[in-house]
Amino acid sequence: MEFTKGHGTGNDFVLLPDPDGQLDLTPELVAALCDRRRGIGADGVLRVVRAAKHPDGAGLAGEAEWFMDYWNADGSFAEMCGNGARVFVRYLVDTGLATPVGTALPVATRAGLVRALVDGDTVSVEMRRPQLYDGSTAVLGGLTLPGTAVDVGNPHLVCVLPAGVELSALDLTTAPEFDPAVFPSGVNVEFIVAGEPVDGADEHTLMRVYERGSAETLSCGTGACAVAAVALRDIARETGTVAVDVPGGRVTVTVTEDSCWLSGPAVLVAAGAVDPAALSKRR
Ligand SMILES: N[C@@H](CCC[C@H](N)C(=O)O)C(=O)O
Repeated sequence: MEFTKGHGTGNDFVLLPDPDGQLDLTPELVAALCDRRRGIGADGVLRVVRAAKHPDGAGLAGEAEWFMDYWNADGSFAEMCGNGARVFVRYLVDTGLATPVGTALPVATRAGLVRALVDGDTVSVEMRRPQLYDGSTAVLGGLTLPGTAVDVGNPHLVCVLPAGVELSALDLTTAPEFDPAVFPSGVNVEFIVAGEPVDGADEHTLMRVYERGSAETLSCGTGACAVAAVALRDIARETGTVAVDVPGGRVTVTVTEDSCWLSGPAVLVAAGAVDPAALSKRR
């Protein structure tokens, strides 16, 4: 089975080319591929499949040729992955499966159509505008942290750290607790503090994230979009640009009246072949 490995600000993915949807991709195989000791290692899997050839993409086949079939490292599905979409587009362009011709390239996802622009090393994707909901809380290391629920196609809880709590001191080796009545399908939890002013951005935020289905990652694109919407709300703005620093680098988020652009580097680093039978003998 052929694969390519890529990442966006350290949020890493195994890409599986499967244009005609013939791969028998199971949660077990995804988890085995993402295993960092016994497999290739990644935060998630991106199956590259024609929209018309996947049941979840077929409805958008008239608008996009390709469907991003995203899976978390534990073998669960997610509706959307912002960095995944940026790496997916890098793959389409670098392998010649798609040609960016000035206008944005459409890609089908479980959260609907996204559009992408490629400019050198930078890949930007336009997603839906984050929707802010009520407050909820996360509990981490005995600390109860208030946060804001945000829908970016997938669910997020953004918690601003109180004074005296260091972002770097958080122990994210275990999952934060959350209210299952608010997030019945689980949630990605972002922890944020304000950063120093950055040229060209209305706000600058530092973030760490514990992702549903993947644990702590070095970056989360949809998480950065959720964080940007909360940071703008907190300065009484509905739109604007936010620089979001994650452990793996920096992404830039521009929230407009009706959408949200996520920009940053996306790179392919390796390609090869993996034997699914060997992965199944993981003990
Ligand atoms: N890292 C991603 C988000 C991946 C999905 C998430 N773990 C979920 O279950 O919703 C991103 O860059 O957005």
